[in-house]
Amino acid sequence: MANIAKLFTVRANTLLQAAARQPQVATRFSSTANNWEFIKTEVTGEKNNVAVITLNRPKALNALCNGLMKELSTALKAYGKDANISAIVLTGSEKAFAAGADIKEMAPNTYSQCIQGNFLNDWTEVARTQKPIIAAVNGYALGGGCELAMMCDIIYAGDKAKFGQPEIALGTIPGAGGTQRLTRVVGKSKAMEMCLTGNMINAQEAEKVGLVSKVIPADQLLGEAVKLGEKIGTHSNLIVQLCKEAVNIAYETTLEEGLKFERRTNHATFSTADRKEGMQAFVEKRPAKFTSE
Ligand SMILES: CCCCCCC/C=C/C(=O)SCCNC(=O)CCNC(=O)[C@H](O)C(C)(C)COP(=O)(O)OP(=O)(O)OC[C@H]1O[C@@H](n2cnc3c(N)ncnc32)[C@H](O)[C@@H]1OP(=O)(O)O
Repeated sequence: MANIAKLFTVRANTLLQAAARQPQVATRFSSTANNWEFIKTEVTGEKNNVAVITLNRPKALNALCNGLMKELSTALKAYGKDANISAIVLTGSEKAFAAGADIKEMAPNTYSQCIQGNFLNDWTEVARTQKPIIAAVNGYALGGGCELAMMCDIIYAGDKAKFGQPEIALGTIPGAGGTQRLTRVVGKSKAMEMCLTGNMINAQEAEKVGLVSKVIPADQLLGEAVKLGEKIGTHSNLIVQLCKEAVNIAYETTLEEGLKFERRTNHATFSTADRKEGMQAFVEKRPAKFTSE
């Protein structure tokens, strides 16, 4: 166990050093500056520190095709490196966050193509992003759409949102977390019910079972998600990144190891200027000025 604690300390310190090395100015993406085909991007918020990525394939209810997933990964990587961005909001249209993987595109796939091409392996950039990602879900979040939302850190739902894993009706099973992340979040019985029947649950039920953290009138959803991003952005980007990693570890390890990781990461924050500044600002009764150092 001592070795695990040591490993965690090294990982936390490496993370701190890597974050400190991030460039202060990186490419900024806006909806007009880029020639996206399947998404839109913009930077918003009072401090211009919240990125909004909108899935934009309305005719197919934002079905996730290869082209869309490539653009999404590119935008996420760019915002991930942009030191001015504190949080990312991922959203869709009023009718659909995403109605799943593109059935028409994947229908011809064969078993050997899936195995040899490692189908879906490149589709998980959302889960690898170190910055907080908020899913703002209106309308359908089905199959890969529900899985995409679950890869985000926080899900806000519009009051007409619907979540489901309907793959079973297509003769397949979820492939990007529908049997795993969903089960960890809502428990075995509800996950089994959703995956084995393909039935959808509405926003209110999704909140009740802990899949979403808040239900908001559809027309206010994006604004509230951006506000949440702005609130997160008032804190140190560096410490937010560490905190996100610590929460995520809870899904991947035992309680004992998770608690050790948390303790060591907490200790690591004491080597940062932002921890010093945060506590000093409290003592001096003034707002903290974080520098992510
Ligand atoms: C982030 C990682 C993701 C990894 C993915 C891992 C594996 C995932 C597998 C899947 O997701 S399988 C797909 C699961 N989803 C579904 O089964 C839902 C399919 N869609 C529907 O059931 C319905 O469209 C709806 C959502 C209930 C809406 O019904 P409505 O009658 O309102 O609209 P439609 O006329 O059906 O649709 C409009 C238009 O959109 C096309 N479309 C909808 N969903 C998809 C889809 N998943 N793939 C491709 N195209 C889709 C639909 O075909 C219509 O277009 P046209 O045919 O009229 O051109």
